[in-house]
Amino acid sequence: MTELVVDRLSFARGGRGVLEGISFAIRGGEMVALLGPNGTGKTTLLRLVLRLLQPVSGRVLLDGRSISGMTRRALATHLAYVPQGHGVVFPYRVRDVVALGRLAGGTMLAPVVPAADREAAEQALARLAVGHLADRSYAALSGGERQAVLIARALVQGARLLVLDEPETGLDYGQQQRLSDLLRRLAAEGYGILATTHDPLRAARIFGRAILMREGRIVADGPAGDILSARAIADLYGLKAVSAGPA
Ligand SMILES: Nc1ncnc2c1ncn2[C@@H]1O[C@H](COP(=O)(O)OP(=O)(O)OP(=O)(O)O)[C@@H](O)[C@H]1O
Repeated sequence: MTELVVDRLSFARGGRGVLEGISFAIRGGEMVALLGPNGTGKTTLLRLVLRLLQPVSGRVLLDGRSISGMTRRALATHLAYVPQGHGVVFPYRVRDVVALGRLAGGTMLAPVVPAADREAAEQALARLAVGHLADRSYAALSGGERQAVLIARALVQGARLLVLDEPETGLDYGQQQRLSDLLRRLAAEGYGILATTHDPLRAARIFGRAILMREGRIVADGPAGDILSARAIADLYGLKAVSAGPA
């Protein structure tokens, strides 16, 4: 089982502290929401976990090994990043976008997608119930379809920990529900899930655990339904009150 450990991580930009003493661990099977006001350091934390930034101090461990010494390919077999679906738009067919996940951490793009990689891509799309999209152009998909395709791409990478950046942004209610069901299914299969979100009420219902951040520090970490009380949400976002409490 893959375990991610973030150990006393600190980060600064231009001499200004951005993250201070961040520690937590995530195991396979856990579904963790990362919440906090704009500018609090959530994306910076994800970028440190993905080794796209270097910490000032502290470490990130995957199955007990520091990521600082890992090859890109080794890192990619543990950890997959699912960016926002409305970000980069690939001018490729869906099956090729997914198959490219097999090259994550590699040093070159293969001119022709090998048959085994094509097969893995088909299986991942079928598993996420979007096999019918395989021959469509990725650029022509809806936001929810793109998220599913990007998750399929993460799965063919072989990674057991998925890091998602605001996966619900821009999705309508139905697509949000389908995405939640999908993430829950993956967690039940043993995948570890860490996702940033700006929707605490939804996080309280859907995620098993929440980590709340404010001004570069973790201020709460525990069962989402418990720690995302109306009072805690109001405090986190500097509100007098939250009009609708968690369902
Ligand atoms: N490339 C950059 N150069 C300089 N400062 C940056 C850069 N990226 C982020 N910051 C700053 O670092 C701090 C943390 O930003 P970060 O994007 O991690 O916050 P966030 O919690 O993800 O915010 P949001 O919810 O708005 O996405 C903020 O003060 C932000 O202005």
